[in-house]
Amino acid sequence: MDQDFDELLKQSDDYVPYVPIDQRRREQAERLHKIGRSVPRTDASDSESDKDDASSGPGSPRAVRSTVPLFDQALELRLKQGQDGRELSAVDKDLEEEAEILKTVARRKQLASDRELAKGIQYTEPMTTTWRPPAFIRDQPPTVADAVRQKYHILVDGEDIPPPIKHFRDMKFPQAILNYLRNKGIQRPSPIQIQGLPVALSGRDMIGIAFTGSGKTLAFSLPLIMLALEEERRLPFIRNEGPVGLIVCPSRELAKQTCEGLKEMSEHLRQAGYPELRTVLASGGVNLREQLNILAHGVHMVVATPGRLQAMLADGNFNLDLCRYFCLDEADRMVDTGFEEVLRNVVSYFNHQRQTVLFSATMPQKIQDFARTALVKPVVVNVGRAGATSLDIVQEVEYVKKENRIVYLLECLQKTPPPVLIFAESQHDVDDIQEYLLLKGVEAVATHGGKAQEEREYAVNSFRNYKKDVLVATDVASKGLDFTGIQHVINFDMPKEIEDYVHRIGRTGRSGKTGVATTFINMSSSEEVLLDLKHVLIEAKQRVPPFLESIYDPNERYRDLPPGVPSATGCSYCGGLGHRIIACPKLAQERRIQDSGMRSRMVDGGGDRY
Ligand SMILES: Nc1ncnc2c1ncn2[C@@H]1O[C@H](COP(=O)(O)OP(=O)(O)OP(=O)(O)O)[C@@H](O)[C@H]1O
Repeated sequence: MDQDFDELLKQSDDYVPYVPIDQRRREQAERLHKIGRSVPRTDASDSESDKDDASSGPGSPRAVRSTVPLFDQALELRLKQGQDGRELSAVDKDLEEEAEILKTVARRKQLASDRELAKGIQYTEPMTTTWRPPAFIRDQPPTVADAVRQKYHILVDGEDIPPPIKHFRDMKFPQAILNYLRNKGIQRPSPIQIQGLPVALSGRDMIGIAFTGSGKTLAFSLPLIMLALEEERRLPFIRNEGPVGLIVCPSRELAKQTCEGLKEMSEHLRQAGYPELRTVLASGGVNLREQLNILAHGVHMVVATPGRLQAMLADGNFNLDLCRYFCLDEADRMVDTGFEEVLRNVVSYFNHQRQTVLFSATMPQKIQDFARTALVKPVVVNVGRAGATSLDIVQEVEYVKKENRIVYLLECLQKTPPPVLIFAESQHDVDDIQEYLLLKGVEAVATHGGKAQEEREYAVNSFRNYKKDVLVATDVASKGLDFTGIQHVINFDMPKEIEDYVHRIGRTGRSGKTGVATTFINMSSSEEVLLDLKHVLIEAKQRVPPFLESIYDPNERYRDLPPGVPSATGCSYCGGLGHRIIACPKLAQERRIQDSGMRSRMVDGGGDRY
């Protein structure tokens, strides 16, 4: 399948004249101008330049600059000299320009409660819990903690970071929880759990970043179970009280999976004589009456998707008066799909401080900026680069012409035994692929946001229980869903953003097992995302096919920057390795979504619903 990129380009029926990347960048930069235009000015230098601009005549360059603050600043940066009088190098200027763009975008989005902002409430000290690391660990010199982190490739950032703990029993979980873990075949904590659990159990706000399939769910579920247990034992929850903790997930399927994990743990505790802990699933497609019934008895934990959560809070089905633990799983995905506004609204239902934890495999700087106002002295726990793929996945990328893909799928399915997961961008393609596979006698099911809830559940459950060999899905199934033993993930198309690629292929190669991922690319994939892909493959020491190798990388000059420079590794906005923020497809896409008003439609339940 490997051929030279130029040759393939000429052969392709979808051939369109080549537009040089510099020209495309310029066009993209123009689109980004528009984003800058809608950003309110806040700082003094902005108002100064307003004054200057007012004195310029219409049509002069200064008049143009007055309506385009972002690039006005960027232009000035380009022209100005360094503060010490030295001429800034081209790379220095670009970095300053990028920092300005990022700052401007970050100002637009912050996870902050309007009520708290309005009242000027700012929490300065982290929450505390009664949990403490065992004395023998507390007494160890910091060099021991550093050595553990080094051994497990754990990077941390923040103040007074709790020490990593290498065994579940030293984390003081009840025996019933240790038994639950053992029954699941979980013997020792994974790196994100070694450091993430002590941080979250201590009550600290946290940002947890680790590979797909590395056990993040337990890292935020176990601390919630412990908190709920403690609160229930202190004072039992009665009618309409609770929850004490809230987990928000980007999809119904993921919310259900997380909720079931919490329920299983609660059941183990109950059977061992601990009090009952109740969990409600507040997501679309769930029987509301049943959930209201549980809520009426008092509830300890709620797992929710953003839309349904907002509606239930607005309807007063429950409140967050007692809620002390707020977790955003796959936080960046929720922001990407337009739920910032909903999340901001949810935060405004808290009327006191809470512990906030964010987890994902991809956590670009923009999400950390989004959450910063809501976090108090957060600890960042990072296992591997955010956005890097799991090293347990063999990644294969093949050039397949658009019209040949569906037939080639059959051949590709022979690579491994089932279960196999196939991803496609559009609901229409998902339906076509399923139909074709069924015709060919393959036991395939399909799920996407356009299907009825029962169909979605049937597809996911029958695939999970090995009754069906192949699941065909849109990205709705790519985030966080944990299917055991997936052998092969096939990307029928390359997603528009590299983060989606990371999440999609991350359905295989989970919890230490290996897997294969095959991705079809063709001329309809953008050059930016192909460059991102190329660098992801290089980073994971995978084979780079010649047609990817041959794509010119205009960002080569940044690669020699010292490791400490944040943008040395690519786009400071989305984390992609193959482009800079100025050419970020995600930023451009967000602009398009804003323009088309798609966000409101998604929140209302349209599109690939969550
Ligand atoms: N310490 C552990 N040892 C072995 N297996 C584990 C451990 N922790 C979790 N697992 C198992 O690993 C699988 C993947 O875990 P999980 O779904 O939490 O991954 P994740 O990091 O959240 O992935 P994603 O980024 O895709 O959401 C699950 O089946 C889980 O039961």
